[in-house]
Amino acid sequence: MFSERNIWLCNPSLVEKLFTNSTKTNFFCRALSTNGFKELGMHKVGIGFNRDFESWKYNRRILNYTLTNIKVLKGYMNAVKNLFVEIEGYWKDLNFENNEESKEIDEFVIDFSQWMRRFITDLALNMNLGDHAFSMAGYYNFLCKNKKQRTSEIIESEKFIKSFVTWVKHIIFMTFCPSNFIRHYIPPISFFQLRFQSNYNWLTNEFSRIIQKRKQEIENVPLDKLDRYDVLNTLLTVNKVQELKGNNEMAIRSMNESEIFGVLLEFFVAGVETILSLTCFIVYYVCKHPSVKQKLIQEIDSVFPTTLPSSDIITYEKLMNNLPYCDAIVKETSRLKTNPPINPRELYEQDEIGGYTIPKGATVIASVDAIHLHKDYWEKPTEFIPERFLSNDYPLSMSQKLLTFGGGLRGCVGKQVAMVEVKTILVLLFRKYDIELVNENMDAKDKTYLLNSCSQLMIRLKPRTVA
Ligand code: HEM
Repeated sequence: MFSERNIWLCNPSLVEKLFTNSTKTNFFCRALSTNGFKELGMHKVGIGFNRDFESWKYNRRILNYTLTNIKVLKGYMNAVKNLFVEIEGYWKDLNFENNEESKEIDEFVIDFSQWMRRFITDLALNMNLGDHAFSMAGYYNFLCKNKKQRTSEIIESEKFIKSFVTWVKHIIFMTFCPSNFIRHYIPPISFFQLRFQSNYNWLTNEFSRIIQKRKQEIENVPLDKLDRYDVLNTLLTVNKVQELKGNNEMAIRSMNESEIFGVLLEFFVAGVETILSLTCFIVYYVCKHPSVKQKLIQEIDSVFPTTLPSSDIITYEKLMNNLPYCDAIVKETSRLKTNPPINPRELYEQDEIGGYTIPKGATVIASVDAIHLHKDYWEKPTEFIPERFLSNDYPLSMSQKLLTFGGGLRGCVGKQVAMVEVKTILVLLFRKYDIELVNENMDAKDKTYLLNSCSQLMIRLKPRTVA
């Protein structure tokens, strides 16, 4: 079980072979527990776990279109703005509850990581399924001294989110326990298997219900009359999209229910913990470095003057094109806290790397963390210096050694979405509040099993004067 050969690559020029655009690559498949995924049929749906090239190609084409579609990206930005209004309402209420005599909010302390976990979860459900989610509402209720009655909507939403979290654990379970025999027949492991399987069945039924309902809602609506640009709507209407037809006038075939289910499930795995951790670590590093914070605020204020309300002034074009320092901060944080820290591929046919012959079936791991923190590729590699991304003065190009989103054929399909989400949150936050760490000497608590995730970040927010 633990006897397979692993080859670790810590040199950007060797890793390039894994991140190629060539469809002839021998490194197409991710090295993940094949048995567990096969059992669930996940090896031939979606894209992240998919091992079937033709099926992956079809899904990837649709997702490339969906997640770079300007209307969808603007949808993400607007959803962040709306959820920010909601989260501020909860912060305000909790603050009044704690300081009943004071009418004005002076400053308040929150565990940013816990709030962001709910924020990004609600955002993911909102944008992927077009449904309003209530995990922030549930957390607010949990923190309230005078507990309010939990509505059926909150209870339903919590059940759904809990089921997703169990699904992420299911994946980790399958990864660390690849043997079908052990998973099914050896107690107590087999009990976990039963629990995970029943959760998976429940989730499948819920998705089926949601997809069917939406299909009916949009069946007779022409594409240009759709008023919502979430991911589910886009996936359900791909057969009508002109751009996807290319030179071929034939309509692309519709996605079936299990294909949509596969894609949406993996979005939850790929797009929540990564964004949440990146946002928290950015806030942590920016607060730790007052001169960086000052420059960031200056840039944000100059692009989005505080005399105008954020709902009007924050536009997609300005957000993506006019914030070079903010971009540099995102890159520098993702270099220091890489997610995922490694990128494992399974070799399809015998190949050669760095002069060595590697046998078919071996696992080749790009140690992205090691490359991101190596002194041969970065000056003062462990220090937080966003300015390094504003200079072009490097012997090795940035795209060769900054591997945050992987690269080539299987590079991250949600890269643009990630940038829109993270930058919108940063702009809203730093435009409105002066933020400090509660304890300057404390590190952001992070735990690494598969990911660098931030489990606690206590910050103090003082409102700035903003329209
Ligand atoms: C800060 C946020 C994110 C980071 C750091 C990140 C990082 C990555 C990395 C390193 C890979 C593997 C690339 C490779 O093997 O070359 C990947 C793949 C992927 N990511 Fe992301 N990701 C992020 C956000 C997202 C979001 C928001 C989504 C979805 C909306 C997403 C969906 C995916 C999918 C589906 C794949 C598999 C692509 C394929 O196999 O073809 N990611 N991501």
